[in-house]
Amino acid sequence: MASVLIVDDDPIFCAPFVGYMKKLGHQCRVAQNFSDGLGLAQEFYVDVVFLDVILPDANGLEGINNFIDAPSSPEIIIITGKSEISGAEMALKNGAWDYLEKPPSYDDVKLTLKRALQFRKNKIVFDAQDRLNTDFIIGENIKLKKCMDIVAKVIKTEGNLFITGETGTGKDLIAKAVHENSKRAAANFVTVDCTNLPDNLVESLLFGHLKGAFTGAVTHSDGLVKQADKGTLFLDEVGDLSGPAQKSILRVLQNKKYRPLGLKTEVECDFRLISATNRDLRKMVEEGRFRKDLYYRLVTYHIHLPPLRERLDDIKLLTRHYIAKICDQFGIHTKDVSRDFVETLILYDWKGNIRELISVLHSSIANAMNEHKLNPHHLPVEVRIYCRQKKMAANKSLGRGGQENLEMEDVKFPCLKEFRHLNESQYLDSLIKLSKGNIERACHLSGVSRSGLYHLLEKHQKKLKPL
Ligand SMILES: Nc1ncnc2c1ncn2[C@@H]1O[C@H](COP(=O)(O)OP(=O)(O)OP(=O)(O)O)[C@@H](O)[C@H]1O
Repeated sequence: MASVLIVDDDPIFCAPFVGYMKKLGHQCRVAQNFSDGLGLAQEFYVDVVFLDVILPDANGLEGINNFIDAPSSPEIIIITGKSEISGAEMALKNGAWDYLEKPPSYDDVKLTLKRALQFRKNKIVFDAQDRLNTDFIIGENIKLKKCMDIVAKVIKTEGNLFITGETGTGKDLIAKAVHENSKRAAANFVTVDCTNLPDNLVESLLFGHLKGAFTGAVTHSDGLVKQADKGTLFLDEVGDLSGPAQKSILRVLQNKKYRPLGLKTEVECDFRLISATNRDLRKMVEEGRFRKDLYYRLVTYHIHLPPLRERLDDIKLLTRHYIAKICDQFGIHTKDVSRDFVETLILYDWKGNIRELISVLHSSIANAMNEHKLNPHHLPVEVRIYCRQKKMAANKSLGRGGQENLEMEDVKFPCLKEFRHLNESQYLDSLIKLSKGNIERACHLSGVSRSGLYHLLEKHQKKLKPL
C-alpha cells in the first residue's frame, strides 16, 4: 500500500479519484490548495503527489521543489489541462516524475502510478546503500528529520556547518555524526572549547608553537588546527570567542594557511569547520559583538535543533532508548515504563533538553531499585512537583480544580498545543480500550471518520489494538 496525496481544488475530480486510489489499495489524502497540500506532505509520509497546476493560492509547477523537499521526498505527477502541457513538460525538467492530461483515464492513472512507485522502490533501495550511520540519533519528529536531511546534504560536500539550539539538544552529537559520515571520518574530530580560550594563548593553542617561541614554550606543540588536518575542527560555543580569537579564526578560514608561533613560513591546512552555539549569533552580529565576515564564513549550512518541548512525540522513543542503555550500563534487566510515567515526562518543561532527560532517567532507574516498571513516583521530586502543579493549573483553568491549595503563581501554564496533544493522546487510549480495537466501534463512539481516526492514530504513533 502506498501513501498518495492529491492536491486539486476540483471536488468533482477528486472524489472519484480518491475512491479509485482506495480501490487500488492505497491510502489517499486530499488537499484543495497548495499550502494545505504542502502541510500534509510535511506532516505525513507521502510516496506520490498528484499535483494540479492551477491552484487557488499558487501555481503547482512553481511549487514542485517544495514537495520534493518534504521529508519523504515524494514523486510528483502533474495533473494538467491541455493548455498547460508545455509547462508540464518543463516540470519534468524540474524534477516532476510525469504528467497526466485532465481528465486522465483510470488506466493512465494506474500505469503512471505503478511506474512511479516502482521507480521509488528502486530509489529507496539505492538510497539505503548510501544511508547515514546515525543510529545513535534517536527521534522521528518532523523538525529533527529536517535537520537530518541537512546532515545528509552536508556530508556530501565540504561546506562549513553552523549548528544552533538550546543546551542539551544534541549539537555536539550532530557535529560528530557529520564527521563520522563524511569522507573525513578517518582523520581527527577536534573540539575547540571557545569558552576556554585565553586571549594570550589563542594563537598558540590553535596554531601551535616551536620550542622557545615564547617564554614558557619548553617543547614544540602542534596546535588544534594541525590535529584536525584532513578532519573536522569543531568550534563549540563559538559565540563565546573573544575579538582576537575571532580574528585569528577568520584569517585561517580565508587563507587556508596559518603560521605556528616561532615559524617564519606559513603552513597549509585542510579541515571542515563545524561550529555550534546556543546564543543568537545573528543578533550578536547586529550588535557588533561578533564579526559579520566570520559569521558568513561559518554558515554555509545551518541546522537549528529543536528543543525537546517541541519534540514531545520523541519522548517515548528517547525514554525507551536511554532506559535500555542505562540498565545495560548498570548490568540489570531493562525496566519497563508505565504509561503515566511517559505522560508525566511529556508534561515537564525540559530546559536542559535531552541531557536533562537522560539524567532524570538515571535517577528514576536508581529510585526504582528492584521494581521492574518505572512509575511517576520514581521520578525525581522536582519533576513530580512541576508536573503536578502544571496538571493542577490546567484543571483549574478548566474549572476542575478547587480541592488543592498549592501556590499557583510560579506555575508554568501549558501551551494549548501541548495540552491538546496530551488530552488527545489520553482520549485515544481510552477509545482503543473501550472499542476493544474495533475500528467501526471506535468511529461510532468518537464520531470521527475512519480516515480521520487513522490520521490521529498515526500522529500519536498508536495502533488500534487494545492496550
Ligand atoms: N537525538 C538524540 N538522540 C539520542 N541522544 C541524544 C540526541 N540528542 C542529544 N542526545 C544526547 O543528549 C546529550 C546532550 O547532547 P549534546 O551534548 O550533543 O548537546 P549540546 O546541544 O551540544 O549541548 P551543549 O550546548 O550544552 O553543549 C548527549 O548525551 C547526547 O548523546
